[in-house]
Amino acid sequence: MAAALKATCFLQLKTSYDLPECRSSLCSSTNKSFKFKPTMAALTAAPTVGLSETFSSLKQQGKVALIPYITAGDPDLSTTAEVLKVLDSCGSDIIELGVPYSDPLADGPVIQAAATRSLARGTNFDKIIGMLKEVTPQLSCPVALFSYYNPILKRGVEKFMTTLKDTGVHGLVVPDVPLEETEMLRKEASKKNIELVLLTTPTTPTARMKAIVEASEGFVYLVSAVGVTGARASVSEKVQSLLQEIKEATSKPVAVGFGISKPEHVKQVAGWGADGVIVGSAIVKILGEAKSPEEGLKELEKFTKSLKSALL
Ligand SMILES: O=P(O)(O)OC[C@@H](O)[C@@H](O)c1c[nH]c2ccccc12
Repeated sequence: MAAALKATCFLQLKTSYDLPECRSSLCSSTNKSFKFKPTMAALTAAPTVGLSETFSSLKQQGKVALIPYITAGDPDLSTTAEVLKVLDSCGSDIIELGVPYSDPLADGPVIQAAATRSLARGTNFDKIIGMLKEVTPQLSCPVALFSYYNPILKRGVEKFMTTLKDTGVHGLVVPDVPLEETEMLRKEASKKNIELVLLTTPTTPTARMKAIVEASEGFVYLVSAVGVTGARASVSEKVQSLLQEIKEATSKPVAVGFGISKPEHVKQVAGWGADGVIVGSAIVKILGEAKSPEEGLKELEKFTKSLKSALL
């Protein structure tokens, strides 16, 4: 098992100069973890594929996507850069990277606090993009940026999408965009090959759910519980029937999020037929409570491996 896990956790950087595959395990099967500093050549990893392609390749392997969420800039942007690499090398299939926002209505206390800390440190969209330009070429999994709607409108939708494209971001999740405005957003996003992921909830009327899954790209985000984000003691059994209902309405992959915070939750939701499992608050909490960035990275490595092994 450890060997399988180690294999899963290898960060394989394909170079473009016929160098032998550069393998590093930031997520070693031992407890020690070390910072791998690839050579510049090794940094030119093969370009990552998008969200849909990621899901179809996982489906062919009979695998379920592990999708962590983190808040950019918490505790700081250089640690976020390391966190992205650790999550990637520990087997994450897509990473949701949240842009901290002053009014995160859909977020529970853990992610709200992370956004507050990050903003207090001076994190802003341009700094996040600067960090991502360095890091995305080193990742083997795609990044989906997570932003509330207002900052996108303020920057200008077309400019925002162009920036994402130039930064190597593949997906976008905007939890508070009204369905009526997604058409324009999706049009601008698809011009730049950015997949716009839409969310459906346990209280979304069937007709509206069908419109959402029809419009969603990359995958459909099924919010597992009413209310805001945050770890829950258990995942509602209702998710099983919700998944069935959505899968009758679309062949698109469906990933479940909200409240999932333990390997047993991950196993349960995957067993119900989810194509992906999203874990946010539990990860953000680990990073927020760590006494140092190094400690946070070590705890994150252990936790991510435990989630990944629940999917193997
Ligand atoms: O934190 P949780 O309960 O694990 O849920 C995932 C969630 O954090 C992430 O997908 C997310 C962060 N902010 C959001 C706002 C709305 C919907 C989803 C989100």
